Amino acid sequence: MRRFERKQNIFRNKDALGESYQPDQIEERDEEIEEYMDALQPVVDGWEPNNIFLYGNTGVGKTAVTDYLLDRLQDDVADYDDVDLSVISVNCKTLNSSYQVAVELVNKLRPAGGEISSTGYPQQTVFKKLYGELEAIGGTILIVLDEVDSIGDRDELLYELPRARANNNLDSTKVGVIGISNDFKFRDQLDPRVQDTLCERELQFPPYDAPELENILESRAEIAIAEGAVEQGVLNFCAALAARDSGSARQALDLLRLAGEIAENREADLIERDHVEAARSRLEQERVEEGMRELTTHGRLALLAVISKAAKDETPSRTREIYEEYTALCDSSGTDSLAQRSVHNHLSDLRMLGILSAYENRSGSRGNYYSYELDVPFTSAIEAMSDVLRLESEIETIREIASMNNVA
Ligand SMILES: Nc1ncnc2c1ncn2[C@@H]1O[C@H](COP(=O)(O)OP(=O)(O)OP(=O)(O)O)[C@@H](O)[C@H]1O
Repeated sequence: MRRFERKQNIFRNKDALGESYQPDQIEERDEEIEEYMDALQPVVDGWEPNNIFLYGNTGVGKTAVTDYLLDRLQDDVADYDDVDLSVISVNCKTLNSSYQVAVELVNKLRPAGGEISSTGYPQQTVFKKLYGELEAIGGTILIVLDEVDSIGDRDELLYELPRARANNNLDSTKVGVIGISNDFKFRDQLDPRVQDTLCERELQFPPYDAPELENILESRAEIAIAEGAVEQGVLNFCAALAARDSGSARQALDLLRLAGEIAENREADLIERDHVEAARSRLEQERVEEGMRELTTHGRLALLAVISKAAKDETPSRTREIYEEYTALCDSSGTDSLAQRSVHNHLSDLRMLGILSAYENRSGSRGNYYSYELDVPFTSAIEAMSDVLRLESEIETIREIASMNNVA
């Protein structure tokens, strides 16, 4: 067995490309920062804070900009004796009601040992406890609710918190809520009264384009990667790939980090385009596998049917043709097949997951029909399939057909 040896020729500080790293500098968000600062101004002036709602796709800097600005705000208000600011942040991802979020807030504010249980109280009792804690802190309190859409339609807290002073639940404490979401539908689904208050100031974060992503990558690479360890054009390539797909800085950073790890494992002295290609296909495969883990056996078989069509170079393929392929796969795996309509639903789900793309075709008097093709590289899809489906010989045959047809 080989020994563990330190490898440090590629990375200087790999953590700076990781999720938990908080950048000292925010690139390419000057306009959003200006608007955000305006929305936070009442805090500095000693008035009641605005409630702010931030939305935009995943990885576009909503959390990074919020953390950065709230740190700044806390530093800057320290100059004013009459402003006493506290910030409480909660990620609501695993909390899917107002009740659970309120319990989490209470427990964050209470000293260790004083936490309350997450079940068993009437909702208003938990809200009262929360008001008690907020009142005990006093001053101005900003409550950041990241991934606030997880709260779903049980959104009473979002109605109550901003009105707590008006309703005499708080006396001296001034509370502002900052809600962050990447679910565009969430805002519209909110009770109109909640919309009015929570969305007092709305900030939208658009996806990044390629030059913006390249700047973000450059400033992060300076900290994370050893001098001279990135080949010319590599950052530009990572940025272009992420811009084309999602416009997410997270995706661009992940790509660079993984490319660096691959370069390191191959004992290369610098990160090259090939390493980025390999990183891209590995990340894509992970995304497909993640999507597939959620699928039922029939969802997987429906996907394998499309993969098989792709191997024959017959995609985009109509639902009826995919269905024939699917029933054949069911037969060989000894699984009872579903009706065509159910398979069609599975294909739509796969489209929602970004694994397939669909086209609607018009066919005159017979109405419209859909055809599907893979929206991920063939190799990623088949690799991921061989990890989750026990159909070795069928998968091997599909691989052979693909290689005969030069499908990759
Ligand atoms: N403008 C920027 N400058 C520097 N780093 C950035 C910028 N935007 C995003 N990042 C980095 O990209 C990663 C993802 O950003 P962030 O977590 O803020 O996205 P988000 O919009 O909150 O996404 P999600 O909705 O998935 O939580 C983080 O590592 C963050 O530091």
